[in-house]
Amino acid sequence: MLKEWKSLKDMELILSQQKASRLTGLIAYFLTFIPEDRRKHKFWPENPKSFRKVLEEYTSRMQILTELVSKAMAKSLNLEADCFLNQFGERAALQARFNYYSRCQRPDLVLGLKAHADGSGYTIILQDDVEGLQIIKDERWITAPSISDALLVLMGDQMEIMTNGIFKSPVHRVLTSSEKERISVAVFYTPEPNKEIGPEEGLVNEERPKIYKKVKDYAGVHWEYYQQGKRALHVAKV
Ligand SMILES: O=C(O)CCC(=O)C(=O)O
Ligand SMILES: [Fe+2]
Repeated sequence: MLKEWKSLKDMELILSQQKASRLTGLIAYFLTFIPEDRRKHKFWPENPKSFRKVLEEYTSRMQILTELVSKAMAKSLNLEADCFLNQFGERAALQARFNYYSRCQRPDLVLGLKAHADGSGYTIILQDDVEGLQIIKDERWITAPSISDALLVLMGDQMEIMTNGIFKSPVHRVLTSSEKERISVAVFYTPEPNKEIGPEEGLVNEERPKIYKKVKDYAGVHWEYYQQGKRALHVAKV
């Protein structure tokens, strides 16, 4: 998938569409691929020829993966295996953001992607071998290792809500490099529109009261705040 994205991102069309964001050294390309009836095929690149086919394959693997990961997370918290999948709903979305960070002469001044938390349930990231993704922990930025062919699963705000704050949605950012360009594909797995999600009852007790309330269409609220460079999670706080 990274190979297809690499050969695509050189295309003049996309570069010109994205002039504004080139200032920050980032070119991003966003596609919804699940549910299938939400696909806007006219935006799906035709070149390289293999792009659509590889994206189809990547999609079906991501579907298998989200099922496995959602069940594994539930089991790790001693919950019913399907509980998160039920919250995500049958029409949960899978959306890909293809990121390209060009080389930058002043990495000390220019970020590839500003600090943010994802509004998804969780996000599955495929990176090339150039590091750059950083996650904040105890007020320090920690660089995520880039392991060839490994996928990185990053919690989004909605998993933090569903786990009543047990799994944290980390603030993260991407640095630029003066030596190497970097590419990544982030797949956002997000609960279906119009569906209420909230803390799993099994994770709420006297010692750990509910810290989040039920929310609906959180991704939209998150987007409003994101554009202003702010976090949105407080809107779900009890
Ligand atoms: O490029 C990356 O590794 C992370 C991208 C990211 O955080 C995002 O697209 O939300
Ligand atoms: Fe992100």
